[in-house]
Amino acid sequence: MVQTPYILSEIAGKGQGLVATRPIAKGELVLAEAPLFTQPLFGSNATILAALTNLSDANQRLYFSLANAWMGVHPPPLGIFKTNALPCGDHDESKGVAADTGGLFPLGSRFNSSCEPNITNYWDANGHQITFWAVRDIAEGEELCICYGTLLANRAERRAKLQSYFRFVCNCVACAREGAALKASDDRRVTISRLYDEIAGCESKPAVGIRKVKEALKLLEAENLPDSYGDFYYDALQFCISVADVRNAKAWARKAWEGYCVTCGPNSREAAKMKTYVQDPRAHPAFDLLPRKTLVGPD
Ligand SMILES: C[S@@+](CC[C@H](N)C(=O)[O-])C[C@H]1O[C@@H](n2cnc3c(N)ncnc32)[C@H](O)[C@@H]1O
Repeated sequence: MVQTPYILSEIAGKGQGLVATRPIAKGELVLAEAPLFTQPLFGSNATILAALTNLSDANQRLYFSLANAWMGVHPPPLGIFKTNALPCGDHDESKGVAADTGGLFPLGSRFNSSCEPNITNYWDANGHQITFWAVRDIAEGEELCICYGTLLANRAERRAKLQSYFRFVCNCVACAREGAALKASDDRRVTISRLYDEIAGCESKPAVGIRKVKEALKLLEAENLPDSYGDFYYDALQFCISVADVRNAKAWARKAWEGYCVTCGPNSREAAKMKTYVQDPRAHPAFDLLPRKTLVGPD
């Protein structure tokens, strides 16, 4: 029998949460779970009630046992949905990508939030299930946390968002920093966010773009945020592709593939796409669009 690598426990100041019961290796699938139901992320109490009537009594009880951060503000069905819904689709607040559907999960909705998360949540559309992946090695006894909000913002902005959507003041390892350590962390995150925007505008300046990717990767490493690597590696891959630098494109494609295997799983469409470019960067529609040039590969 496969043993689940976590246990549901009381976590000081956070209600319940999931804690590792053994060491979990980077890239391991921690949990795959089907939703109790899905709804538009901004569903109403009426639509949620309608969905609840289709659930078994046991699942209705399970639904009403989940946390409710909106007690006294919204009716319980809506309050529980707002507190616990996870995106079922591409979603990354740091990059302005928002899923329009949310799902409620018996265990998945119990993960608390951290701005230095050790797992990611990825919606597996083919399997109609949510999957959670370890983005770094996790020790026995560590709490397993996803990120509910945005990673690439300073603490004040991150906390404000979490407070307005989930009604708690985040005091994760990143938010608990003070003084010079907090300032350095804030600066790094704001810089990565700026670099992300600038990289998007470097289509015709691939050498500049790849330099910015490398700068962002160093800052992500310093912030212990490996879950964003895949996207930056993919940007670097596209710069190399545009100037027909096949050798470096393959090296970046391999990094992007490894990154997406860790954050989305080896069977994800993201990982599958990168695999095609590892084999043949020429398959990319932007191949050889700019004057040929040799750029740089990953460190
Ligand atoms: C989706 S639920 C998570 C599971 C919940 N702790 C429980 O007991 O079922 C979201 C709620 O958990 C709490 N929470 C999550 N992350 C937290 C954190 N970093 N600090 C404090 N509370 C947190 C907040 O009350 C939030 O509204």
